[in-house]
This record gives sequence, C-alpha cells and structure tokens, in this order.
Amino acid sequence: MPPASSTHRRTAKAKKVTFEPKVEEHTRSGTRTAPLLTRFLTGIALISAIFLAVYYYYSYLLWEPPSTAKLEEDLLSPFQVVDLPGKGKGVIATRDIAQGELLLREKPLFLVPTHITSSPGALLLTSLARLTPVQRKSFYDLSYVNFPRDVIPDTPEYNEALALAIFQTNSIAAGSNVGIFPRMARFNHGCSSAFNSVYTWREKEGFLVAHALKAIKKGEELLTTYTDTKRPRDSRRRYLHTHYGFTCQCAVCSLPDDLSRKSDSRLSRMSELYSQFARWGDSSISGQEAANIAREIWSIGEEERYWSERGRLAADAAWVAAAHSDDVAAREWAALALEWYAYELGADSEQAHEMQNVIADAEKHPVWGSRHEEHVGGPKKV
Ligand SMILES: C[S@@+](CC[C@H](N)C(=O)[O-])C[C@H]1O[C@@H](n2cnc3c(N)ncnc32)[C@H](O)[C@@H]1O
Repeated sequence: MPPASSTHRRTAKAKKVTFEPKVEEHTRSGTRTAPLLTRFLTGIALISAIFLAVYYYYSYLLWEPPSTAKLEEDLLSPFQVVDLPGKGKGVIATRDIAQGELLLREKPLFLVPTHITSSPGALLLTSLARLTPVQRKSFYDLSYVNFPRDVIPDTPEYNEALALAIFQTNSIAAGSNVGIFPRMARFNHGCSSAFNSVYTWREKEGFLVAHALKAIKKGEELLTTYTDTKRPRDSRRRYLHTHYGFTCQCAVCSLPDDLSRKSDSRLSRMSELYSQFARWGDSSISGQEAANIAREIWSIGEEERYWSERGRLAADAAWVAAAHSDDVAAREWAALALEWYAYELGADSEQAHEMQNVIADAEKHPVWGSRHEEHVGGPKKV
C-alpha cells in the first residue's frame, strides 16, 4: 500500500489535465478576448473548487480525532522530535530530565512474530491493512535505509520492499515478537557511554517503556542503542553501516584514536568478564570469584561511563550470593540492583519488585542455599 499522500497528488494532477484542452479549443475558435478571459477565470475557479472539494473529502476520510491519552502524552512528554542535520529526525529534551525518569510508554502499532515461514513483505502488508489510515501514515512517515534499487514502482514487489525496509530500519524486539513503535522509532543511536535512554518491552502490560539511564540536559539529544556496543569502534561502525546505513559519529566513535583505543579495550574487557562471570553457572568458578568479576565489571563500567545492564549485573550477583547462602551480600547486591533497575527499567518494573523481595528476605530467593555455603561478599568495594 503506497503512502496516503501520493493518492492526493495523483488526484490533483488528473483534474489539471482535463482542464487544459478546453482553453486551447476556445483560443482556436477565435472567441473575443473579454469573454474568453471571463471563461478562463471561471474555469480556474471551477477547477480550484473541485480540487478543494477533493482535498477536503480525502482529509475528512483520513482524519481521526486525537485520543485524550495521545494529547496528554504530547503535553507531558519531556522531548520533541526535530530535524537533525545528517541524521534525519531525532529526539531532543525539552527540559532537564532526571536519571531514571520515564520518557515514554508506547503501545505497538503492530507486532509480528520473530520467526515466520511466510513472505515477510506480504505479512507486513497484511498487518498494515488492518491499521487505520492515520496509523498507516505514521508507519509510512518513518525513515528507512537499504531499499533495493531494482524494484519497479507501483508493483506488489515495490510495496512489499518498501514496507520491509521501513520495518527493518525501525522495528524493536518485543518478547517473542518484533514491533513498530513510531515514537521510539525516532530515537537515534549512540554507542557505549553516548546513549542515555533505554527501552524495555513489558510483556504483561503489552507496551514499551523507555527511561533515562543518565540525567539529560534540556536541548541534549536522547540516544538509545541499536546493538551491543561493548565491542571495538570498527566492528560497531561496520554493523551500524550495514544494518542502519550510517557511519556512527557519536561522542564515543568520535574520540581521538588514542582515547578510542582505550575505550575499546575497556569495552572488550567488560565483554570478556561477562563471559567469565557466566561460568559460575556450570560451577567452573566459585561464588567469590564471580562476585570479584562483577565488581571488576562495575568499576570498568564506571571508568567508561557505560552504565547500561547494571541492574541485571547486580541482580545476578545477588543470585550467586543467595545460592551460596550469603545473606548480607545477597541483600546488598539486591539493593544495588533495585537502584539500577529503577533507572533503566523503572521502579515499577517486575525486576525491581523481585529485588525488593530479596532485600526484605534473602532466604525467599528461589535459589537460596542451592550451592555450598560460601562468603561471596557484597558490592562494597565498588
Ligand atoms: C530508527 S531510525 C531513527 C530515526 C531517524 N533518524 C528518523 O529520521 O526517523 C534509524 C535511522 O536513523 C539514522 N540514524 C540513527 N542514529 C544515527 C546516528 N547516530 N547518526 C546518523 N544517523 C543516525 C539512520 O539513518 C538510521 O537508519
């Protein structure tokens, strides 16, 4: 389905073409100038009236009253979507935003399963056909990259390719599905310490939430991350260029080479440490070793100012401590996890509630005492 606006353009052009031959006929028959002019002006007025009637008719068909929720959302939103040179559109803070503040809560325009057996383009067109004209327009208004050059306009292949390109540029994972969230889709990307906004899908509620991972100043751009950026600059840039069609110039990618190399080695070390931490799962390392690794990840993250995933890291350390029956450590890690889950996922998230339960009574942790007793140690040294 082509964008609704192209239908308008075609209608206007058709009217103009039918008008022009009439003028030529009068000129050839030698009618006197004054009546000719009058007729000409009458014709113009008539055509304008028809054009306006068609325009208002289509506007009426496409118009939908904005919902009260939508109006409230726009009024309360701490950001606005603007044009940004070299980036298309982007999102700018309209006031200072506190760390952990809710940025948006958004329902999907539509969701499709992550794994499908049919043609993805055809599936998207079916999903789009179920939307209202206004919703469909909000999809076709989104930006896109990687559109194949060789498809012929106004063919079913073209329509599928267009829907697919828009979907691939803007979709977000939502549990076992992938969806389009038109407001979140306007957030541009930043790597490592450059991104300040994090989104999460809430399966039970059926919406996406985004929070400020860091305090954001009025006028600053809100950036999220499109990929795991704990990898070297070249590798990040290659990925972003292939999938999103741009060469990242975020604050981290723009560092001078010597500083960029230092940042890369911190990020690679963090990745490596995460893999080592996971080895506690098959008992390859002790609880104490796992906690040491968690502390090291934390302190490298502080140096790099890479704060994402901290809630999860501290919650995993609380898990290790609980499994080894280290009550104090389990509660301390859980308190840290609660703080960072609140920033990243929201104080009302399921994960934050779980941490509150561990703080209240670590022995109620589902893995309490499942491994030998061991003093694991809390995050104090962090
Ligand atoms: C999900 S959209 C983000 C919003 C988009 N800029 C727009 O105009 O609607 C993803 C696209 O935005 C652009 N983009 C995102 N982050 C960028 C960045 N850091 N620098 C330049 N372009 C970026 C790329 O064209 C990318 O394919």
